[in-house]
Amino acid sequence: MATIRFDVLTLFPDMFTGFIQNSMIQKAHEKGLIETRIINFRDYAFNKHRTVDDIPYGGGDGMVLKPEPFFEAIDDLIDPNEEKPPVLLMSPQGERLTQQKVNQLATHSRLILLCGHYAGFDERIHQYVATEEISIGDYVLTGGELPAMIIMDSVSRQIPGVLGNTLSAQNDSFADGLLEYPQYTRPAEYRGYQVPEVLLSGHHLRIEKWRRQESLRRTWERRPELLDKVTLTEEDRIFLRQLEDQQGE
Ligand SMILES: Nc1nonc1C(=O)N[C@@H]1CC[C@H](O)C1
Repeated sequence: MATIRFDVLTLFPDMFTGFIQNSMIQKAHEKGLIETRIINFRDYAFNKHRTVDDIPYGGGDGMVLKPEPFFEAIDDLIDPNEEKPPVLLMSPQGERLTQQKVNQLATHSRLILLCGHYAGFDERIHQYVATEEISIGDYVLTGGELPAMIIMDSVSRQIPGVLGNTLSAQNDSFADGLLEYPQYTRPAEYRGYQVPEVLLSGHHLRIEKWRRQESLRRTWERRPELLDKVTLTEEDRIFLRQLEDQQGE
């Protein structure tokens, strides 16, 4: 029994082949931790020419995705006697995807993802098929497939056992609300560029302190607004005040 199943409705199933065959997702499949079903919603367009889009009522540019294929597909995918799983519509108008949202999505056993194209979806799909809308950012893409893969990738990382070292998901950027500390690996010196001494010291408490301070520094420098949402210790506050004082000098 997979821990989570992704059902994806798309016009371009082949876009997902390479993604699903990448290292992490494929291994998670093999371990039975995740399951994916990539469905072409054109298979649910039962009109004569199997059309899935049409011109917008009221005129205007672009084509709009018709409601029928999505309603038919969802009827086929969801047992009316079962609790309806989240049906996520990928759209720039949606809730911005954050790590917190990813973590919440990862608690479900099944997610259905709707990938649009063209000018978007008939409003009735938003209203009566989707349970929520997700945006991966304030820019417009040609389709919802990449946003769907971003959701599948980021949610899969949160499934226990998917990442080789479960700790790394906890230490990720945003895991504690801060940006991740700088990472180094061998060699200790390369072209005169040294790895910070503390990381070579084997002194775990000092390393932990250095990493926390570097997370705070990086967040303060690059995404200060995140600091308002983070639980800070008194030691954190003292360090941040030192950064402020140094900046003022
Ligand atoms: N940004 C985004 N976050 O999620 N989805 C998008 C996005 O641009 N979608 C496109 C809009 C028209 C077409 O339907 C696909």
